[in-house]
Amino acid sequence: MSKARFITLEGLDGAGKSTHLAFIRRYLEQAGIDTVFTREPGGTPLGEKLREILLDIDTEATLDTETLLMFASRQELVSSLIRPSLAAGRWVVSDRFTDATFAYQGGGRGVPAERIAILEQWVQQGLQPDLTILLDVPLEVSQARLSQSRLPDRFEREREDFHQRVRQMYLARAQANPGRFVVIDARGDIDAIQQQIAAALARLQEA
Ligand SMILES: Nc1ncnc2c1ncn2[C@@H]1O[C@H](COP(=O)(O)OP(=O)(O)O)[C@@H](O)[C@H]1O
Ligand SMILES: Cc1cn([C@H]2C[C@H](O)[C@@H](COP(=O)(O)OP(=O)(O)O)O2)c(=O)[nH]c1=O
Repeated sequence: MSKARFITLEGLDGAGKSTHLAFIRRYLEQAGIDTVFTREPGGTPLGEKLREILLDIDTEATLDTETLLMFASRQELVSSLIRPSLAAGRWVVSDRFTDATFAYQGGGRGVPAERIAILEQWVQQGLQPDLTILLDVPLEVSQARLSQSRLPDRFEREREDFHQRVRQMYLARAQANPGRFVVIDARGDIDAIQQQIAAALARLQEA
């Protein structure tokens, strides 16, 4: 029995996270791995309330307040779900985690990375994902997908240059952390993308 693993899924809105999460769920289920699925912001009763506030287009918050609320949700998730699950031998898969704060609040909004890193240390105390799957698509692709699906939330309605900076920050973080990240070109054929995800999961099982 391999040790419990912590996996995060990242990417621009519309990159395909929900689509591929369903695949990850099936894969781990078939592999007989007991897994907890969660999301950020959210994943706990308090976190889901904070999510509502953070995604509400009528919310006005300064950059630091927005960042602190992301980490408040994360603190609750780490201490009440992620750590206990991993300690009990269950794998954890989170739809977004701290890389999203570096990308959206850091890259997108301009909060200095050093400030985010202080909160990361405060909340995570060294806890990091074992694997981060970054679904990378150019903005034209993510925007075209989103426009067909739903009403934009407070982040999705940001301007194009915001999302370009988010994407660049994700790619920069992947480059800086090659041992943890797998970057997947998420433009094309869904089966081909899922083969790459399956390969990353298989490597993690063997590690
Ligand atoms: N590789 C792909 N090719 C074509 N359409 C896709 C692909 N991946 C996702 N989609 C579609 O794009 C839309 C957004 O995908 P979704 O999984 O909801 O993205 P996210 O959760 O990252 O916002 C959905 O309608 C989905 O069916
Ligand atoms: C976790 C996290 C999310 N976000 C943003 C990115 C997304 O636009 C939004 C969460 O939405 P998302 O996870 O994409 O949910 P859905 O697929 O239902 O739209 O929150 C941040 O800005 N910072 C963070 O730290």
